[in-house]
Amino acid sequence: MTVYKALTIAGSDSGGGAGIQADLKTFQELGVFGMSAITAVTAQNTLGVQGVYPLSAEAVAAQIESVAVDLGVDALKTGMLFSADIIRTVAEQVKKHGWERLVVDPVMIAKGGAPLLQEEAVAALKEALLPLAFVITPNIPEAEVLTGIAIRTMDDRREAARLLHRMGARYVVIKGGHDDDGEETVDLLYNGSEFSYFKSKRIDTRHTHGTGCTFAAAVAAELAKGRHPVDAVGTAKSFVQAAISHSLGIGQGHGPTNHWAYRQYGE
Ligand SMILES: Nc1ncnc2c1ncn2[C@@H]1O[C@H](COP(=O)(O)OP(=O)(O)O)[C@@H](O)[C@H]1O
Ligand SMILES: Cc1ncc(COP(=O)(O)OP(=O)(O)O)c(N)n1
Repeated sequence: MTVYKALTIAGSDSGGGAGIQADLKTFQELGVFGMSAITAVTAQNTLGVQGVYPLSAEAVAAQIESVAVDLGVDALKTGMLFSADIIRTVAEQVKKHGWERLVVDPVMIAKGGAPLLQEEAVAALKEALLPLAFVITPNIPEAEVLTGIAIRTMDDRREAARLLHRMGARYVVIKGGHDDDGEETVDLLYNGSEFSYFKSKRIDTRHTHGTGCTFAAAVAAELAKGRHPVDAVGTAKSFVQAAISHSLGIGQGHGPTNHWAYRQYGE
């Protein structure tokens, strides 16, 4: 039996809906062995983020190194990276180990508004990590920060995707969860020459905590199996749609999605 292995480099969400916890659940559900390097511990629940406790860049490098020298990595994803120091360390590790199937989810702010990336770290993200990304998965506000383009229309999104590709990402996905016009959510994918659109019915719910992490982790899991990025994004869209459709209704605020829904109910 071939065991496919994926590494997540991200923050811990004590509430279990986002971050490392969402990533490992998603890897497991998609039949991939999950490994982790934790960048920060957050005290977090469905009501918001109560505390952020970053680890040192050295501690992050040590975790990545331990995984790399023994288990091996078929694909990896980054989530909350918090500081420029951690970003540069992660970029060095990716280059050192020659990892190509890297999904960069440029996490900046939690849904409740808590910052998960220091403002001064955006430049490091653009310079050091973005050029290494096989797939980058910003939401609309993150794409605006990375490109400086105000995104109001699909044309704006296409322009931002072209720019992110020129900045070095091989495949650019600009997710549509924050575009709440219309009945559908549309995720746009650009491969440097053409655009694809992944559409699903917009679900009217407040239980969307961790959708971005879950989506990027599903892309990484599928890439770990050797799938083409376009197919990986298609599966990720279906996975997250099932997870939102069958959300669990737990917690008093923005609840988590249901990571076993795709396996249990299908798309
Ligand atoms: N209300 C919704 N109904 C259906 N899909 C959604 C909804 N909100 C987000 N999604 C999907 O969840 C994924 C994450 O989207 P988005 O909310 O843009 O990212 P983030 O969680 O990083 O802010 C995307 O695939 C998006 O299409
Ligand atoms: C530890 C941690 N990492 C990432 C996030 C953001 O996750 P995301 O999937 O973008 O979900 P929301 O915060 O938008 O619900 C997080 N909250 N915590």
